[in-house]
This record gives sequence, C-alpha cells and structure tokens, in this order.
Amino acid sequence: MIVVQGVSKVYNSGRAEKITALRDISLNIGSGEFACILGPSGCGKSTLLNILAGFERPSSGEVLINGRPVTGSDPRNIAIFQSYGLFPWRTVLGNVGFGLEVKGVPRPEREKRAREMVRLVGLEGFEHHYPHELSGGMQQRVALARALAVEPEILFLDEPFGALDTFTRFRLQEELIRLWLKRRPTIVFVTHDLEEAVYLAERIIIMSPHPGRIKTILPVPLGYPRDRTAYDFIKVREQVYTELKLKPTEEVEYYI
Ligand SMILES: Nc1ncnc2c1ncn2[C@@H]1O[C@H](COP(=O)(O)OP(=O)(O)OP(=O)(O)O)[C@@H](O)[C@H]1O
Repeated sequence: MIVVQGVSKVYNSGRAEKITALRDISLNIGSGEFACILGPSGCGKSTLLNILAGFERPSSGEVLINGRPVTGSDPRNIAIFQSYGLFPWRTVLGNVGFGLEVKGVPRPEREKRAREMVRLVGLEGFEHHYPHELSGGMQQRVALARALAVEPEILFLDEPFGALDTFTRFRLQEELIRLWLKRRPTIVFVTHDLEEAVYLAERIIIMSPHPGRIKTILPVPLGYPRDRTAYDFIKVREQVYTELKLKPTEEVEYYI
C-alpha cells in the first residue's frame, strides 16, 4: 500500500552546513499493517512520517500510496495527530464529528457515528464536555476517536501517547490495538518508546541518526493482545535493545 523508494531529505538550515535528516530510505508497508518507526531523537522519524503523509516533500526519491505518488496530504483517507489538537470551543461530540462534517456527512448520521466512536474509546457520558474539562488521557482519546471516525485507510500517528502517564498510555495502547483489529486501517506509528513499539507493531522499523537511515526492520512474531510480562515479549524487547545497542556487552575490559 505504501511504497517508499530511495527517499532522502536535506534541510537547508540557512547555516553553512546542511542537515541530512533522511538518507536513502526504502521500505514497503502493507495494507492493514501496523508498523512502528522507532529510533532515538533526531533520527528523522517525524520527517519520514510527514513525507509519507504528504506534509513535506522529499529532496529525492518518492512515496507511492496505492500506486500513486504522494504530492500532498489527503484528508479523505489519512488522519494524523501529534498532540491532542482539539478545538476548545467544541464539545467531545463536536470534536469527534469534525472530520465527518468536513466530509459532508449529514448531521444525524454524523452524530450517530460520533457517538459510536465516543463509546468505542470509553468516553460515554462525556459527549457534551469541553476539552478543558477532560484529563490529558481523555483528550487523547477524543483525538483518537476523531481520527478514527472518518474511517481512514491509513492512520499516521506521531508519538501520540508521549505525554501521558504509564497507566493511561498502557490503556490507550490496548484501545488502539482493539480498534485496529476491528477496523484494520494501515497504521504507521512513530515512537521512541521501545516497549511501546514491541507492544503495538507487527514490524518495527528501527532508524539510526546522523544521517537518518533505516538500521533494520524487525518483524514482531507475537499475536494480539500482547502480554508485556510474557517470556516471548521480553525476548523481542531484548532483541530491540540489542539492535539499538542499549544492551551492555558481555565482555568487560579492564584498564589499569
Ligand atoms: N524544518 C526543519 N529545518 C531544519 N532541520 C530540521 C527541520 N525538521 C527537522 N530537522 C532536522 O532533521 C533531523 C531529524 O528531525 P526529526 O524531527 O525528523 O527527528 P525525530 O526522530 O522525529 O526526533 P524526535 O524523536 O526528537 O522528535 C534533526 O537533526 C532535525 O534537527
């Protein structure tokens, strides 16, 4: 579904040296796949996601979605959210229904679908609340419901749970998996949280910085829902640690 061919991105920062944010990225993402892009800060994760979503243009190479080159963002199929980005003057229902309104879905149908989405993310009873009356985790659910309400073919998510506490993050990760299994959109999810990637992804695209490259693509051979404490889960996590060189090596060198 998504084909990335030799994509590079160089930023002309106005200073003497240019920044190569991405160098020669090639990868394929299948229809209905859940892929995570994982890597340390500055390795080009957001740049890559923005190029996939059509918000930025690559310096060279190209991205094809369903066989067509991406030349700009496509609001009909693709939803993206980085922070909550909710409209403060709209209620939960108004926020969730926003994308449907843009699509021209008639009011009764819009409301029905928005209510259904609100229920799916566990916010029943909060339909008429405003964003400032909700916790961070609840606002993130609203953002998730809004993105899913338009039934996007592809969902691009850039560290959506980064600012949340562990409990809320775990719950929303579970919810996202549940919704993905139910509707099967293609999901490309950027994170720098290693465990999050192992919990969510069918494949983890591991990137390394300076310049941003794909280091390796790791399939996660675990079913859903995943158990963070299971032996298999810990084994995969260890593999990712090793790939990212975060695992201490066995050899110890002594200097006198
Ligand atoms: N608009 C821009 N102008 C100049 N340089 C940029 C721009 N956007 C990103 N960069 C540079 O490109 C590199 C990759 O940035 P990017 O934000 O894609 O990384 P990231 O992996 O998403 O980082 P983080 O996890 O910290 O968000 C960085 O060196 C950054 O400074």
